[in-house]
This record gives sequence, C-alpha cells and structure tokens, in this order.
Amino acid sequence: MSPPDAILEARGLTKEFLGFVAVNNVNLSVRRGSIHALIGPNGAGKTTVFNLLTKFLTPTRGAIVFDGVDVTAEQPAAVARRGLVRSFQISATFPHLTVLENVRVALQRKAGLATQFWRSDRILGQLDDRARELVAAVNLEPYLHAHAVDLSYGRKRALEIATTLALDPVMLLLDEPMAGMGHEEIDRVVDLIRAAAQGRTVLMVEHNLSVVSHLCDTISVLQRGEVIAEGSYEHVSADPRVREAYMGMEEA
Ligand SMILES: Nc1ncnc2c1ncn2[C@@H]1O[C@H](COP(=O)(O)OP(=O)(O)OP(=O)(O)O)[C@@H](O)[C@H]1O
Repeated sequence: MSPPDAILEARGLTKEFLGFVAVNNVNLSVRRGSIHALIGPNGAGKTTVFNLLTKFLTPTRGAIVFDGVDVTAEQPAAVARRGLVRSFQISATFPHLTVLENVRVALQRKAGLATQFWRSDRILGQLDDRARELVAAVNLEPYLHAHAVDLSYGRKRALEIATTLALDPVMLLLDEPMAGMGHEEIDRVVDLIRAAAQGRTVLMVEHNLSVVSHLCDTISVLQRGEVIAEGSYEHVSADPRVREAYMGMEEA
C-alpha cells in the first residue's frame, strides 16, 4: 500500500550491472509537495537511482509508482507526459537560440504533445506571452534576446528551469543542480528551485549539503546502493551510520 500522500515511490528497486549491484532493494517514498534530496558519497548509486526513476535505465528488479500508477514498464517520454520531468541536462537547451526562443520551443513541445494546434498564429501569440512570463519568473528578462550559449552557468540553469517549467511538470527531478556553481549563483538557483517547487514536488540529487540542509524537507542517504537513513536534515545528520559514511556532514 502507498502512503496516501506519496507521489513517487520506488519499491525494492534494484539495478545490477553485469552482476555488480549498484542499487540494492531501494524503497523511497516522496511526499507530494515536498523537496526531497538524495545524497550519499561518491559511487553510492544516486545517479543510477535517478536514471531508474526517470526511466533512462531499466531496473533489474522492483517497481516505480508515480501518482498511483505503476510506470516501471514505461518509456521516459511516457512518464514525462504524466508530469514526471527531469531537468538539468544542459543539452536540453539549444545554445544558438535566444532565451525567449528556447522557452517558446519548450512550450511548443508541450503543446505539440497534446495537440497540433500550436501552429496557428493565435496560439503562437499565446505561447509568446507565456514564454515571457516564464523568462520573467526565472529573472532572465534582461537576457530575453541573448543566445543561451552566451549565458553564465547559473543563468543557463535558470533557463533550464524555465524550459522545464514550460512543460508544466507535476514533479521535477533535478540532477546536481548546483554542480559547478559559485556561491552567488548557488543562492540564486536555491531561490529559483524554491519558487519552482510551489505547487509541485521536487526530487534532487545534490552534493552540496549546505544547500540540502536549507532547501530540502526530506533527505534519503544512500551508501553502497542502499538507503541507510531517511528524514529531516537534523535527523539524518545525527545518524552515526550517516556520519561515518558521509564524511563532511558537519560542514553544512
Ligand atoms: N553503466 C554502468 N556499468 C557498470 N557500473 C556502473 C554503471 N553505472 C554506474 N555503475 C557503478 O554503480 C555504482 C553507483 O554509481 P552511481 O553513478 O549511481 O553513483 P553516484 O552516487 O551517483 O556517484 P557520484 O556521486 O560519484 O556521481 C558505481 O560503483 C558505478 O561505478
């Protein structure tokens, strides 16, 4: 049975690579409306879990349930249509299109998934208004006509958030959103994620424990492919197994 407020669940999720067990019997329950982090030392299996949840990898065993539906056998595009959308793939934006054009293309994609009517001028005009709203929402208005390739790293991430929000996701999966960023950019992206999480659920793989402690409601700690602790930052950071597994916990 699912907890009534669980939006995404992994049940007994296992992934073996040629006999090597990268993810071992992982049970996860992500509460609707929460910001949930997946943390753990290098090689713990975070990226593999992330790729399993987004259907980029097929589990050896176990099930994935999204919004009450078993999606284990579905393709990535099918789960994306259900509203489970991954972001922070730099390739998801087109470097030589402008910020506005990138967001418009994402909106066209979304509209194209449901209907083909976006081709009409009236619908294209509506998409433009929505695109400008999304650009404003991630504070990229001054860069409306800048090419994506010319944006700073943090602003590229902001653009990715805008293109992801264009798909109107129910749940966002973010893979190391702060990777490669300086302090100021991190603060800006933390604010953006908090804003993007309004009315949605977020699951993120993140190395930066300070970010996790400030942003996330629930934290699952992976070690050698297994969940060793789960709960609030205070709860997991006090767990002796976590402290042992996760050197540097005390830095946050
Ligand atoms: N395609 C693959 N083939 C074989 N082994 C793999 C494959 N992908 C991952 N692994 C192994 O599975 C284990 C978990 O890797 P994974 O990338 O999921 O860890 P991670 O927690 O994301 O690590 P990091 O923090 O370093 O990104 C590692 O030992 C890795 O070498």
